[in-house]
Amino acid sequence: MDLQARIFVAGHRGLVGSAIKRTLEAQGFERILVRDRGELDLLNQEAVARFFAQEQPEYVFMAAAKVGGILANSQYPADFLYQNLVIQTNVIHAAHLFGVKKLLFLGSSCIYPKFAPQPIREQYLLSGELEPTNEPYALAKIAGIKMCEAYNRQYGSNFLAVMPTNLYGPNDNFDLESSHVLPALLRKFHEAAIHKAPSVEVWGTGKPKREFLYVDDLADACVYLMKFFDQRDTAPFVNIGTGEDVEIRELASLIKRIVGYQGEIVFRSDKPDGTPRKWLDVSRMARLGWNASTTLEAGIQQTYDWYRKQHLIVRP
Ligand SMILES: NC(=O)C1=CN([C@@H]2O[C@H](COP(=O)(O)OP(=O)(O)OC[C@H]3O[C@@H](n4cnc5c(N)ncnc54)[C@H](OP(=O)(O)O)[C@@H]3O)[C@@H](O)[C@H]2O)C=CC1
Ligand SMILES: C[C@H]1O[C@H](OP(=O)(O)OP(=O)(O)OC[C@H]2O[C@@H](n3cnc4c(=O)[nH]c(N)nc43)[C@H](O)[C@@H]2O)[C@@H](O)[C@@H](O)C1=O
Repeated sequence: MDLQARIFVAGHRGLVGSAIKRTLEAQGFERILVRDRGELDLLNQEAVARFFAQEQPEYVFMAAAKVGGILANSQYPADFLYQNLVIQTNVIHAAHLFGVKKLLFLGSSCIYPKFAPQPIREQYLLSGELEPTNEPYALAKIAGIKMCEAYNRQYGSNFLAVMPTNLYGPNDNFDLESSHVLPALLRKFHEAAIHKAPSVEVWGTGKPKREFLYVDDLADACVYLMKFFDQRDTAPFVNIGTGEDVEIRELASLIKRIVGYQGEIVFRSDKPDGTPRKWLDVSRMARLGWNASTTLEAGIQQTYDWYRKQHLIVRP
């Protein structure tokens, strides 16, 4: 991938797409193609094909998707299934039709069975039942992985797929209804500190474990794979994570300390826990020469600094 390559970052305003764009810019790539949803609705097959015909991207980072936390996934199963299937189908098929040299598809660790052995190896895909709260999203992602594999096999395409663990960082979604746990807790503790609220609610029992990867590390991994590997090296896809997970109650305590909140934590056990654990085996990625570098504490601190700057908020 030379510095003049035409690179389409789909979803460049989101958490992952914005980090990939930042990383490419920092590395000197000059021809990064972006379109926001108003300019190019990726649900529209014709518009996607027209865009590829006009712009002729050589590389595609597929970071556009319908994404949300445990509540949004449970409330809008049809949207998660339909939008993800259509968006990824349109982009992957257009990449094939218009001769894209390499495409990187973003999957997710939720593709693995709810009770997969831990740590989760890539080969555990389709070895058991999925977690019901995000089954529609996971099915769409599995279809995306299989689509990449099928195009590679039938047409000799060079489509990579990565399975990141739970992500966080600048440009995350901080909406309390639709966000993931980490941005939700940052906001909840921050607002509780400002308003001197006596307690903060954390959903579920606090016992599930999650692995959190800072999004700039993920972007670094994606660009690294795009530059140096092809689907034969990573086949059929690769996990990306830190190799360490924490209980939600530990995460809550850490965020409470970083924000400087003094009140209590209340666990709402009437809310869903979701998958008990999804700790990724990241040895395949390590063998490819890449490891995460940002600690959870440093990543949360950087995300919190970004959040306060965005909202022009001084420390509570
Ligand atoms: N966040 C996480 O913890 C994880 C994410 N991933 C994967 O990473 C990828 C990116 O996720 P993330 O960055 O968190 O998600 P975000 O919601 O932050 O970003 C998604 C992006 O996709 C765009 N988009 C959605 N629908 C359309 C559409 N119809 N047309 C054009 N653009 C569209 C959004 O545009 P707009 O700004 O207009 O809404 C947004 O820019 C996804 O594939 C996700 O599954 C994988 C594991 C964990
Ligand atoms: C990335 C991944 O993300 C999702 O799966 P998830 O990991 O279950 O997502 P989550 O971040 O929303 O929750 C993690 C844990 O945290 C608990 N929790 C506590 N308090 C809050 C809270 O305030 N908000 C949220 N959202 N969760 C909370 C919550 O109850 C759960 O036990 C899927 O979208 C899936 O499709 C996917 O790909």
